[in-house]
Amino acid sequence: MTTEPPPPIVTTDLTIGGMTCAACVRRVEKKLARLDGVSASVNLATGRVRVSHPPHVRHEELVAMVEQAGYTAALPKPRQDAADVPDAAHRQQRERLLITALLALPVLVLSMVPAWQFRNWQWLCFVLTAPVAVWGAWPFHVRALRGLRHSTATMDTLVSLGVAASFSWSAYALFLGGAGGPGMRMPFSLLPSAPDGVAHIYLEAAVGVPLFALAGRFLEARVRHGTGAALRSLAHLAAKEVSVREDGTERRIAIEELAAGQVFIVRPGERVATDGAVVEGRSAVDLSLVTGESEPVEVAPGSSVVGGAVNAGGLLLVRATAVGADTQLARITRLVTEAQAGKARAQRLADTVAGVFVPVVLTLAVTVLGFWLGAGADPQAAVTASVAVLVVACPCALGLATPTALMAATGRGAQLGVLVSGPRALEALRHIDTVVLDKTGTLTSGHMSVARVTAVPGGLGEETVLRLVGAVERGSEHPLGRAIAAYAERTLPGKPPLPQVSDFAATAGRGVRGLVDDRRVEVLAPDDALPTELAEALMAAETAAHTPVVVRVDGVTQALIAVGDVLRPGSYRAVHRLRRLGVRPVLATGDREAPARSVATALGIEEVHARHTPEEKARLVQELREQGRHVAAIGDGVNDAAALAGADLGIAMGTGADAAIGAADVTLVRGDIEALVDAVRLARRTLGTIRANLLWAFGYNAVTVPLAVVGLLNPMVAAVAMSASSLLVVANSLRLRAWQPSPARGRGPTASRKLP
Ligand SMILES: Nc1ncnc2c1ncn2[C@@H]1O[C@H](COP(=O)(O)OP(=O)(O)OP(=O)(O)O)[C@@H](O)[C@H]1O
Repeated sequence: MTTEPPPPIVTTDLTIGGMTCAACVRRVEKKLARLDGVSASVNLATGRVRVSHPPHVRHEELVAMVEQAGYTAALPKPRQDAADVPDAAHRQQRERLLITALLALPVLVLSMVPAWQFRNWQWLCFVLTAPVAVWGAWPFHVRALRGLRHSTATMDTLVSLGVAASFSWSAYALFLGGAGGPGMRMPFSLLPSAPDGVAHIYLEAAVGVPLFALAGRFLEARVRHGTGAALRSLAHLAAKEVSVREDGTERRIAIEELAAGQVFIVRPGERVATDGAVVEGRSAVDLSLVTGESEPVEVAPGSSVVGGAVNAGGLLLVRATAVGADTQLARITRLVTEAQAGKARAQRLADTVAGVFVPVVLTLAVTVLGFWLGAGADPQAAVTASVAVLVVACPCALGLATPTALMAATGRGAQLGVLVSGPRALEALRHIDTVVLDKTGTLTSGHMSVARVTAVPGGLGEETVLRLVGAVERGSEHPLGRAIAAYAERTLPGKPPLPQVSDFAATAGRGVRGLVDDRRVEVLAPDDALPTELAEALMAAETAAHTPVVVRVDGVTQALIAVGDVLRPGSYRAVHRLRRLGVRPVLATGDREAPARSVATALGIEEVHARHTPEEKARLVQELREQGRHVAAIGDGVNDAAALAGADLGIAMGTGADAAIGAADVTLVRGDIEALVDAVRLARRTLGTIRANLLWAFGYNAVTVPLAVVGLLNPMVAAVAMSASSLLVVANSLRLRAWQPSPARGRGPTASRKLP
């Protein structure tokens, strides 16, 4: 029997127009899911939907489905980031809000202060209210009608109905109910009341509801806009044109034409056009806009530079190593965008609740009206109660609770050099109680240097060995390899270039080998069978906490190289601060016991696992998880990728290998592990904010809806309460944008120190 392989699934992002609340989210998702094999996840905050679908489902079908649900849909424009709010729409929104506020304020004041109610004041209020109820609330009416055509009710339906009901009732009261008489005063109170025998006017509700709903929307857009600004500023860092040097002549070309391998020129003060390696010139480059690194970095031939960095000093010639979507800048931008497209579990809950909520509220409003009329109550009281229910129950706050907090937090994280891949990672980050730390390149700087080379007497000799080793290690991206290659290039007398290597192979966690000048060269961790001289050198290296590697040529051990490293500034503080947050540090390294212990002692880490292969590191993570711990693994190298992928949360050093970054949920852009402490604290704060927001939003409805049902809530008060609740939620989330990491970061008793 043969089984068909499952069809491949592709993802498409669409920008959706017209969504306003959690009920819309549910509607769009449900509609798309009706297509065979399609699932969708909407992010209200970014106004986008990510659709997973079989390749045969065309974009047009997806768009048509969304349009049937009453919204607009389009493929995102190239380079338009997820958080982009079109400026024109933003301006229009602000104008509508301002004019509505100008018209509404006198109405609100006159309605609430009976002492200022002059002769015929109610007619002035009516004239001011009419444009607000129609034009001010227009976006809500349009969306409510659109929903109605597809027999759906959203938050807009509630706002639109609330405005329409309070305005028409007021019109009735003024023209037919006796409220229009000259000199008529209306007392204002929390409870609905009116002078005997006169119908009450609710113009304050008719202006208050749209005013506050517009204000909520406007603020929400501001949050999006603010987070989008961080992304836009990254995008602006990308150069548009670049000067290339070909056959000794210089030519300016569009950045899109630049190919990897071409040499381009970076003049002082210019931005580096794309990632590359310096081939000529010395200078300092300023990376602060790309990675937040504040100190300029010295570069010389051989150094790598990142696109977007500013050349602060001399003229540089750079060979492009990556262009377009492969550059670090593009990767960072993508990470932030992705982060905002995901959706947290908490958000799904809110969506589900809101999807049920709106129909329930509508039914309730109608039932309340029917019940009060049926019970023989004054129509005035019946309408009041029904309008109050409609207005007070708008679940705006519920829809805003999670996305606003997540957006503010991911944006803030990006500013602090912590790229979180999505809300799921943010949630995991909050929970971690154990962190498995890699040594080389994570706790230590990874800028290793050769401390001593000991050659076997009677062997090939130090110089020959170094030439062979240097040649092989040039192919390695491992900090050990880079240190040894650099050392060989620097120290060999006469300096003929290092020979070529063939059959190069690197085994993560073990070492490298290759064929140089027809000799088989291996560089790897020392085993126990060493010639006496090397055994002594090994002991010396262990005492000095250096990392030893042995060199074998054609199977014969020829030398031992001791390589030293320094702790990263900040490692000590990071480990201690993590511990204070209740996170247990565990050191797992491929290196030997002595250097591992030395680092652990210097940092106060008790649990050390040395000589761990990449598989053993991954297994350790697995075991810790099986013990019920929430494990984060942090590393920089290819040898860490498995552990990172297997942990509850993988954290990569932004300065590390691509394999590590690819396997990670969180990237520390600056390669500063103190940023992890900030990230954990920010995540905990964010989830706290979300929880407070949801609690508030649910609690508020739980209290106010029953009050409105029994007729104890003035629609005006209901409007204020509903909007205040949204504003509170947005304001609470916005506080995350001002969140500060601990002020002493990066300082303290931890200048970079030599080991041990
Ligand atoms: N390019 C290389 N050249 C020489 N030896 C290497 C190389 N790569 C790995 N090794 C040997 O394998 C050992 C384990 O390497 P691995 O990358 O797993 O750990 P590490 O980098 O020393 O420490 P950590 O796990 O903390 O990053 C190293 O200590 C070294 O002895």
